[in-house]
Amino acid sequence: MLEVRNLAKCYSNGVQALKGIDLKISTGMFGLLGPNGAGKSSLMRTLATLQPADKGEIYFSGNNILQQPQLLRPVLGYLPQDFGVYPGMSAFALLEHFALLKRLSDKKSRRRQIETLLELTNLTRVRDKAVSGFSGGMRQRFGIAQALLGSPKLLILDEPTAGLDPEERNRFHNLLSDLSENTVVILSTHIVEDINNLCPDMAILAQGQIIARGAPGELSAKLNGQLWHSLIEKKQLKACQTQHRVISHRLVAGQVEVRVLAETCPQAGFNPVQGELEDAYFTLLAQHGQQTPGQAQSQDLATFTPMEAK
Ligand SMILES: Nc1ncnc2c1ncn2[C@@H]1O[C@H](COP(=O)(O)OP(=O)(O)OP(=O)(O)O)[C@@H](O)[C@H]1O
Repeated sequence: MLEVRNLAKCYSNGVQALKGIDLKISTGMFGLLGPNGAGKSSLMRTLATLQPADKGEIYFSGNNILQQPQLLRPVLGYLPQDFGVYPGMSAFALLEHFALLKRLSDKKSRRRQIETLLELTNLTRVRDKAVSGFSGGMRQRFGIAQALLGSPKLLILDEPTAGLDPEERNRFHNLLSDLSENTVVILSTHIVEDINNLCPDMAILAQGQIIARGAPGELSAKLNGQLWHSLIEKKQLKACQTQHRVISHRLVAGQVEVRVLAETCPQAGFNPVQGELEDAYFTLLAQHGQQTPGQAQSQDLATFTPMEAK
């Protein structure tokens, strides 16, 4: 339903944010994962027809939407990373304002829809309060409600769970999975877990290019047989990084769990481990010259002797 062909975008300061993006996305949840500055928001804004591209084409349901943005806008829902609100306007009044902009002209059904969305985003209690006084999480939920106005066919969500507490995040995930049955939902984030839990299809973006595409399980399965882990002391980390391809490391009960990429067991004390999406993500970023958590240096130069992995 959505097709992006050779999309390129260079800003006036010379930053080439998108370098020839090709993507075909059908109904359902599609995850876009990438580090800071990868070009995710640039792609989202261009898809939402808020900025022109230098090159390439975007088709939605067969319409060329860079040439005819008016064909997309009535069926588009967009949650940007940051959005402003009119000071003093209540959640209900502001949603009504946006609904009118989306040409929801029938007053009764418009108000019914707003009430449903306030309920779905848990904002009914504060419907008459000014959005400008909302907490970060409440504001984000308001943003989600406005994006869902008019039952969009293309829903573009840039970092939608930023600032949501675990309960609200969970509520939002359930809402999304219900919606995505007949909508193209593009979810941009750097939270790997969100994509893993929600998206049957995804792409990884780095330095303005798609570096991987597929189901999360397919991407992580590529690491099977090549991923090893061990628990080591903190002071051994730097030596381990020097000797092995460390994909990531994290503290576990005061020790460091290291994950290493190697064709065969890198050293006694390492055990094979099944690849997860996060491992695939860090591996791909490292292969494309990006800094990954596995390369973050420890200060200690002690010799590396891994302990028995649990
Ligand atoms: N309006 C702009 N003018 C100039 N440069 C920009 C503009 N917007 C983005 N950039 C640059 O384009 C590149 C891609 O930025 P973009 O915001 O699209 O990345 P992102 O993947 O969304 O990052 P983040 O996860 O940090 O939000 C960055 O180098 C950024 O500095």
